[in-house]
Parts: sequence; structure tokens; C-alpha cells
Amino acid sequence: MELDIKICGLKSEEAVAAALEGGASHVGFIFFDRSPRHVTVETARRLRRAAVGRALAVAVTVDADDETLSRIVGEMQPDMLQLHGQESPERAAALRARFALPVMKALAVREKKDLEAVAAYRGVCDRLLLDAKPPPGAVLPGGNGIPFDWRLLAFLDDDVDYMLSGGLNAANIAAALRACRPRGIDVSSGVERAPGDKDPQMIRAFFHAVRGVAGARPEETA
Ligand SMILES: O=C(O)c1ccccc1N[C@@H]1O[C@H](COP(=O)(O)O)[C@@H](O)[C@H]1O
Repeated sequence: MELDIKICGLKSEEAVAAALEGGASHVGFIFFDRSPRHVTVETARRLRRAAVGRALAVAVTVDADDETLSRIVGEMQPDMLQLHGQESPERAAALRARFALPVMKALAVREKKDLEAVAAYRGVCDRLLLDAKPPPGAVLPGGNGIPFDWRLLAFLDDDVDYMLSGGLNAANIAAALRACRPRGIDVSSGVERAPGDKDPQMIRAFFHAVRGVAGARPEETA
């Protein structure tokens, strides 16, 4: 099974191009105005065009209301919704039905008991995104560049479809992929030179590092 790779928090054509050239399966656009990665619907709509037929465009929202989501879906036309707030399983299911789009629900992980939430969203969402729990007082629910203990994921059933995220970068991705077996990985601040400022060279280095794990997981990185 091939490993999906999502580059998230894209704000420029240059960064989108680096993600697509590297072979990203997903490109993510953040709709959260307190994030340094926030984009307007117009910008996301323009940037996502380059990904058509090459990668899935993901709209990342945080407890967004129906009106906001309708505008994002109508104008940007994402291929997937990422719910990165406190959306309940019922809310996730309702949005999936209403917009007829696959939904990826982000769950915050710091300790083993945080994985109990997985059961409630399995079968409701198309995929989970297992991200690090934000530190106390953090403004952002994601994009904090903090990893969690990947070994916790050994407690999950093998058939849980999840993307791993939280503090991934070119230096640690090999260790992450040896510690657990995600079907996808998601990186944002780990490929930035400053908050919200993606570095094409760091994006290339990330892909290079992922492909360097080919010996360990040939069937997933070929
Ligand atoms: O990146 C953000 O600013 C952000 C804001 C609001 C919700 C989610 C956000 N980012 C998501 O968090 C993961 C992990 O980020 P990082 O690699 O630890 O920086 C990121 O890939 C986004 O999906």
C-alpha cells in the first residue's frame, strides 16, 4: 500500500508546486484566521487548481459553522474536509452527508487514553488524522510542530485508517515510520522557515527523507 503524503498549510504557488513535484497525495489549506497559515477562500480556490488530477485538495476547518463550510465547499471545491476542532461524530457524519465529501477527523493524542476517541469516529469518517495534543494555552489546535509518542499507536487495530501528524519533519520522519504504520503522513510547520512560510527546499528534503525509508517499508514508499 502506498503511503499518502499531505503537505498542509500551503499559501503560495511556489509551495504548492514543490508539494506536487515531490509527489504529495494531498495538499491542505487552512481556514482558521488565528493561524499564520490561514488563507482566504479565494486564495485556496486559486492555489488548488494546480492540484487537480494530481493531489487531493483538503480544506482544513475548526468547528466551522454551516454557512462558512458551504462557502468553502462551493467556492474552493475541495476534495476532502479535515475537521480539526471539537466536532462530534454526529457532526462529522452530518457534514459528510451534507457536502458529499470524504471527511478526515483530527484527534489530539498525548497519552493512551486519548486513543479511546478513535472508536467513536471509525465508520463515521473516511479517515482519522492523529495529531499531537496542543500544549496548554496554545492558540492553534494543530500546526504547533509538536510530536507525540508514536509508540502509542501500536495499541490501535491494524485496520484503523489514519494519517500521522504533529511535529513531523525531514529529521524525524524515518523514526516515525519505523515506530508506527500510518497509511498517510501530514506535515506543516516542519517544512517552514518561519511560521506560515513554507520552504520549497524543506519540502523537497521531507520527500527525500520519506523515500529514504524505502528499505524499511518498500511496499509503501515505492
Ligand atoms: O497548521 C495550522 O496552523 C493549523 C491550524 C488549525 C488547525 C490545524 C492546523 N494544522 C494541522 O496540524 C497538523 C500538524 O501540524 P505540524 O506539522 O505539527 O505543524 C498540520 O499538518 C495540519 O493538518
